[in-house]
Amino acid sequence: MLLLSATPFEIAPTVAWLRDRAIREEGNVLVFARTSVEVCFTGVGLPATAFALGRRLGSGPVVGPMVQAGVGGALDPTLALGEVVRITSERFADLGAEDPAGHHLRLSDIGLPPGPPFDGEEVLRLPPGYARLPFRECAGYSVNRVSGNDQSISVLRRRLPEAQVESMEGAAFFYACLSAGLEPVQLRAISNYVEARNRANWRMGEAIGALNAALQQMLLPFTQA
Ligand SMILES: O=C(O)c1cccc(C(=O)CC[C@H]2O[C@@H](n3cnc4c(=O)[nH]cnc43)[C@H](O)[C@@H]2O)c1
Repeated sequence: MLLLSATPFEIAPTVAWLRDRAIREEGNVLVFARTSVEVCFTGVGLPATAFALGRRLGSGPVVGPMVQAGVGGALDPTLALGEVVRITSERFADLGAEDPAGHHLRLSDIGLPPGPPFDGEEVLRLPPGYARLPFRECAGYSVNRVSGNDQSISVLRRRLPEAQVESMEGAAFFYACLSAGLEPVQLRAISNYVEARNRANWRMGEAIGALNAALQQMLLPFTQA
């Protein structure tokens, strides 16, 4: 398994928990009786994630699932702060062009349809028959700049009515996994709502606690003999 996070901070409790249970460590790989868990911190954002994954997948095969874990912002108000969700689709929210009126044009609108692993709507989707996990399934979207302005958030809601969870890395993870024929498992714990920027409303501690509890529940069978 390859376990990825943008920052060490987001999955530190799980890395400590895995290290306590591992038979041995080989660099960033924790070895268990039946499997191993390779831990990789990609850095924050789409370019850093794309580079880290390109380098890792180019250097040799990954044994077992690809898991990306982190916090995220909820555009969907029915999501609770601290809720852990699985992202089942992703898109690069601002990939394309802007017209003179400020409207977004997709790649296909400007004669550059991206092709697989994107679908015709320029969405990156899990393949049919993917493994079900005990988390609410949500549509993700990824940005380079965290949304924090009421007007741009309204535009985003109108343009992407299905979008539920915002992150800064998810689409790069989906793109790399799907391009390599691997199933992406992306877990996000909701740390904040996508709203006019107000850092005081963020519940980072709660989200990280919930994320790590969920991760450990999911990883427990991998650590057992
Ligand atoms: O202080 C800020 O404005 C700020 C903005 C985004 C993230 C942070 C972090 O400290 C965490 C980095 C991590 O968080 C993900 N994240 C969490 N909420 C959102 C969001 O509403 N929109 C986009 N990304 C979000 C992101 O994937 C980063 O890796 C601080």
